[in-house]
Amino acid sequence: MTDKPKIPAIELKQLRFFYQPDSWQLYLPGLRLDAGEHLFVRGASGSGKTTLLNLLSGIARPVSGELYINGQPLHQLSSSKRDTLRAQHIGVVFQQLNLIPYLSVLDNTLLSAHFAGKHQAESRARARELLSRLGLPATLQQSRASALSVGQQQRVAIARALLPKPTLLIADEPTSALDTDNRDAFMRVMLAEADANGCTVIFVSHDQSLLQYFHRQLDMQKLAQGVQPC
Ligand SMILES: Nc1ncnc2c1ncn2[C@@H]1O[C@H](COP(=O)(O)OP(=O)(O)OP(=O)(O)O)[C@@H](O)[C@H]1O
Repeated sequence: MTDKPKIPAIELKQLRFFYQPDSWQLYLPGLRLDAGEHLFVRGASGSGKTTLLNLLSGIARPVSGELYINGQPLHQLSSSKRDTLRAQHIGVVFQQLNLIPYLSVLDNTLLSAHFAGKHQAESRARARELLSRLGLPATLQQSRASALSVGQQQRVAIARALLPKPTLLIADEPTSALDTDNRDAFMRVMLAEADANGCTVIFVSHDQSLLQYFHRQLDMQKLAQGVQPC
């Protein structure tokens, strides 16, 4: 008996994207990542890291080529189907964090579970626990998001992304405002959660010291030449 071939967490083929036809273009010959892998993405400013994350999370749609997430053809899905796939399977931490300023830390965290259709009471207990592990104690969990420092907001954003146990976690410079201790705690919680749930991680950062936490690394300029992560 032969084993069934494993479905990659991410597979892209001859992917092309531009914002306007006559401006900057991204062309990626190919990339394949197995489920549970943790990938560190680096590259010069403007090389297309955020654009790649927007494509992988279905926020942007390729102009041509193929893009599969857990075997689902993202390039063929409508905008609303991509939104559903993202809500149910993909955790995203944007550079801008996108917290709702007038909601509490806890309610901001719970939003992802709400959109993923998860049970609210269980999610609330898990959200409190995740926030505590990230160094945001119970008193702070009731504060409005607008009252937090950027570093505290980054920790809320990762808690929100992890809460529904996504199969893919995508994070764009999520530790840029953290001091060393909080940054290390952030990395430990994020990767322990990812490992516990078999979650694939794509993490963009300019901070080379974080490379030690990842299985593989990827340079955007090299990826555009067809070189695979190492
Ligand atoms: N909404 C947009 N409309 C038009 N061009 C854009 C848009 N967003 C990004 N670009 C352009 O696309 C290119 C890639 O940008 P992107 O943000 O993906 O790079 P990056 O590698 O993430 O950069 P950084 O490290 O500075 O965050 C840049 O030339 C940028 O000017």
